[in-house]
Amino acid sequence: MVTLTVGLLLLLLLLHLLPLLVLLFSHKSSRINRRDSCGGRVLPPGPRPLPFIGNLHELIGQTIHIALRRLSKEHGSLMHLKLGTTSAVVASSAEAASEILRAQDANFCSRPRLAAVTRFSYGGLDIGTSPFGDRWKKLRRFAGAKMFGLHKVESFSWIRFQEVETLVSSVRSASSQGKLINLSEMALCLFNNIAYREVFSKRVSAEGDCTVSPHHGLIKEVMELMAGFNFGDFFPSLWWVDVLSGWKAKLDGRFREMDRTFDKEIQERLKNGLGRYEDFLDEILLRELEFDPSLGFHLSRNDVKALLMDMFLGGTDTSAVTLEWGMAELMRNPAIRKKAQEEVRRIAGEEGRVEEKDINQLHYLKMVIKETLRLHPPTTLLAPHECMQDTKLQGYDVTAKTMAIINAWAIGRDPRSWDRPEAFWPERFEVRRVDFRGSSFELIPFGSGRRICPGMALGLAGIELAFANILCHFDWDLPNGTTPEELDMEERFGLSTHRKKPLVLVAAIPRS
Ligand code: HEM
Repeated sequence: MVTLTVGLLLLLLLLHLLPLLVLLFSHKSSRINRRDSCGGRVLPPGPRPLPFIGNLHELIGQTIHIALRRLSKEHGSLMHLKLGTTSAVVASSAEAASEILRAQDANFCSRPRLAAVTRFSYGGLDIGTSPFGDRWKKLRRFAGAKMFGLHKVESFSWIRFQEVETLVSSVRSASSQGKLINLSEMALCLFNNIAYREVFSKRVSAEGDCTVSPHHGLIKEVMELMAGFNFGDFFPSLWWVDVLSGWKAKLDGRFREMDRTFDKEIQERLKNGLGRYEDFLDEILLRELEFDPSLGFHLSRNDVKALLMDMFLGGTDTSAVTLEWGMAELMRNPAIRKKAQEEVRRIAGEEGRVEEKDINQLHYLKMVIKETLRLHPPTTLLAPHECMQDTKLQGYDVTAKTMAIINAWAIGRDPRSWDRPEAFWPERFEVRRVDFRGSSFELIPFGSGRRICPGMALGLAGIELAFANILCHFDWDLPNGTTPEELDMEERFGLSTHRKKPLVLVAAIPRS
């Protein structure tokens, strides 16, 4: 207790001294190459770290990808930061990202162990947070075959079709009652139901409804906890501050809630009998009961739940955020909206709706989605990578265990790579054949290299179908006389970056 109190006092003292330390050191912050504390190594340039907290004061309380871009403008597109006791390199240009994710991918394809993601992944047992190694490779290959592969994506097409129909009928019903449409809520509800059906063969919402997801609060808080700051990650000796501050209790509470959700589904499935649904839950529970030589190891119950967490979180929020930002950009750009809508309605023809077989004809809509992912990559900083062995990046020394942060958001807006980088301008892709599948480093919303998102095709299939149909079925407008220029585009940071304010719109059913 005494140690706790002394520690707390020290911390309070330090926080009080912080403004003074910032004053003393910040004016000296310059673009210099620095030597690390062992003296020998030359680190990439970066702001001068303060004693104890390093550069954390430059980030805390700010939208981190924006703060990192500001720093990179001063210190360079490969920058070194000290975050408490953790060393990090930050890539803010296509060139720097390519160096980490292509040239040195084999060395940077592990993950740091951060408290919140470790908790939610049952100790790093899932695909997304597993360190690089044989186990991760086997899990990724297995999930590729059972969930992400192209034949699986196609086999889920009837689920996407039905869920998008439900979304359209929910919008129609609200619109005919004169209600405003909270598209942010509905998008989350749509992708939550799609992911749930793909994994558990059941919806989360009431039959025929796609308004509010019952998991909304849980998903939001888990994503915020995973991206937020806690002391233990950056000052291991101050782990107890996370206990005193209530952060740990909140983490445990949300973890238990998520765990209960999975337990309930697992128990129900075991009671009803395995093998009837042939969905992802069946596939992984069978591998808990029986050894599968192609997987190469028995799944434990925690392995099963960690994989459920990947599908539950990975597949929902990222897709919802893309639809949310895409529609927000179209509301700010009525001419682009009109052009996209005309294309969609022309392809829909007499059937009055877009089906997956039509999607490849929607060239303009695909450019709209690409432009959305350029300006609003859902996970602005990808997922953190970790360097496995001492190496050199662009001639600078980087030591093992350094965290690599790729600012995909800043790269997508980098004027060295893009004309009119802040403008929403889908036509840029008519001449610029840049793709987002991991080989053009100017555009990496799904990452690149060994850790590239395995759910890309699955996510895109749902986004394209939903986007096409909401444009096809409704004429959209901003409420209460808001003009396109007045639409608030502020971001709320989380593992996926949502709009700060939900996107609330008027949907009118066009007269035929
Ligand atoms: C618009 C949709 C999506 C976006 C923008 C997106 C983006 C990303 C990004 C940026 C990463 C990290 C890449 C890196 O570390 O360099 C990632 C990893 C991952 N994503 Fe996605 N994702 C999407 C959809 C999905 C879907 C639908 C699923 C599953 C149902 C999924 C599952 C995963 C998994 C399991 C990983 C971890 C991969 C690994 O560490 O090996 N994602 N995603």
